[in-house]
Amino acid sequence: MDSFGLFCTGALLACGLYWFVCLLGPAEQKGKRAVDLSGGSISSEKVRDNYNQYWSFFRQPKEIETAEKVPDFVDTFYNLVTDIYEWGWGQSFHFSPSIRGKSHRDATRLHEEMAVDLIEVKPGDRVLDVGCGVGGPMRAIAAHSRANVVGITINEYQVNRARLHNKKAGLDSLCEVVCGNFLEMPFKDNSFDGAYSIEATCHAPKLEDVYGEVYRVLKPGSLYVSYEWVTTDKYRADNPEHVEVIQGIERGDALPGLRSYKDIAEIAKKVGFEVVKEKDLALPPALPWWTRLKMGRIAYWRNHVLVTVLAAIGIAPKGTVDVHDMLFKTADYLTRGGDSGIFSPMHMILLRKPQVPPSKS
Ligand SMILES: C=C(CC[C@@H](C)[C@H]1CC[C@H]2C3=CC[C@H]4[C@H](C)[C@@H](O)CC[C@]4(C)[C@H]3CC[C@]12C)C(C)C
Ligand SMILES: C[S@@+](CC[C@H](N)C(=O)[O-])C[C@H]1O[C@@H](n2cnc3c(N)ncnc32)[C@H](O)[C@@H]1O
Repeated sequence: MDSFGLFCTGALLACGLYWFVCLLGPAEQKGKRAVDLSGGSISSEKVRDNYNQYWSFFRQPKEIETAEKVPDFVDTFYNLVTDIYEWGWGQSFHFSPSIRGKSHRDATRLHEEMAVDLIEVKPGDRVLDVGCGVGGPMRAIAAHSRANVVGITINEYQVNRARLHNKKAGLDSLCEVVCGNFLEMPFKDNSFDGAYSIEATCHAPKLEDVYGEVYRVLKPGSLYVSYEWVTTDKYRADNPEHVEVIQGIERGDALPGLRSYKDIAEIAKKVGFEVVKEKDLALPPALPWWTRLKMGRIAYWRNHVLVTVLAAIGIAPKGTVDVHDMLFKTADYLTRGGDSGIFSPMHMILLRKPQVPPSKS
C-alpha cells in the first residue's frame, strides 16, 4: 500500500473510532446511548402516532384547558422525550445557572442541593419530590441530606428508569419512586417533613391543585420549595415576538399555559401556605442558565444526523426524528426566552404550612 492509501485507511479508521466512541458511545451520564433510544412505554411502531396525537392537543387549545386531559398528554410527552433527554442532557431534567469554573454537572447538583437546604430537613426525615423525572435531583438530594426521598411521576417509564438508577447508585434504601398524579397524590395527610418540586409543577393546568395536594400531605410547620417556570415582568402580551417565544416554549415542553411570576405567591397563599421567600434565581448576578443550551447547538446537529440514520436503518423508532426536531426548535425558543429575559425556569418560592391552619372565614 502506498503512503496515500495508508493515510486514507488511517483517516477512515480514525473517523470510525470517533463515530463509535463519541457519537454512539455513552452520552451525558453513561446509561443512555443513541442506539438505545426508545419511545418510553410506547411501542416502536406507535411512536409517530403518539407524536401526532401530542400535537393534536395544541390544535384544540380548549381541550388542553380541560384539566382532566392534561396528565395523559404530559405522560405521552414524557414517553416521547425521556430517552432523548437522558441521552443529551443527563438524569436531571432541569436548568441551573451557569457557575464560573464549574462543570454543568456540578452546577446542576448545587442547584438541587440548594432546594433541600432551603427546606431544612434532617437525616431520616421523609421528603417528597413532586414530579421526580428519572430521579437525578432525588439522588443528589438524598446523598446530600441523608433524608428519605419519595418521588412521584405520572410516567411509568420514568419510574422504571429512576428505580434502576437508584439501585445502580446504591441509593435505593433512601429513594423511593411512585407512579401517580401529583394532582391527586396517593399519600396520607400530614405525612411528609418537607417537599420540593423542580421544574415540574408548570405541567399542572391549575397550580392551586398541585399546591393544595402538597399542603395536604405536609406536616404542619414544614417547608416546601418550588422552582417554577414563569413569564417575567419583561413579558408583554401585546408583543408578537414575546407571544411567539412563549407559545413555542409551551408547545415544545407540554405546558398547558405558562403563568406569570406574579400569580405564584397569590396561589400559594390561597391554598393556605405562608410565603417565606420568593426570588428569581435566574436574575444577575446569576450567570445565564441558557448558555448550556446555546453551547450545545453543534452537538444537536450531530444528534439530528445520528437520529435520522438510526431511524432510517430501523434501530430507533421512526417518530424519533420528529420528536428530536421538536426539541431542536424548543431549544431555540428557550434560548430566546432567556436572552430576552421574558422567561425564567427558576422562579423560586419557599412556603411553610402553618402550625395552625388559617381560619376559613
Ligand atoms: C423542565 C422541562 C425540561 C427542561 C430541559 C431539561 C429540556 C428542555 C429542552 C430539552 C432539550 C432540547 C434540545 C435537545 C437536543 C436537540 C437533543 O439533541 C439532545 C437533548 C436536548 C438538549 C433536550 C434536553 C432536555 C431539555 C434541555 C420541561 C419539559 C417542563
Ligand atoms: C421536567 S421534568 C422534571 C423532573 C425532575 N424534577 C428533574 O428536575 O429532573 C417534570 C416531571 O414532572 C412530572 N409530572 C408532570 N405532570 C405530572 C402529574 N400530573 N403528576 C405527576 N408527575 C407529573 C413528569 O412526569 C416529569 O417527571
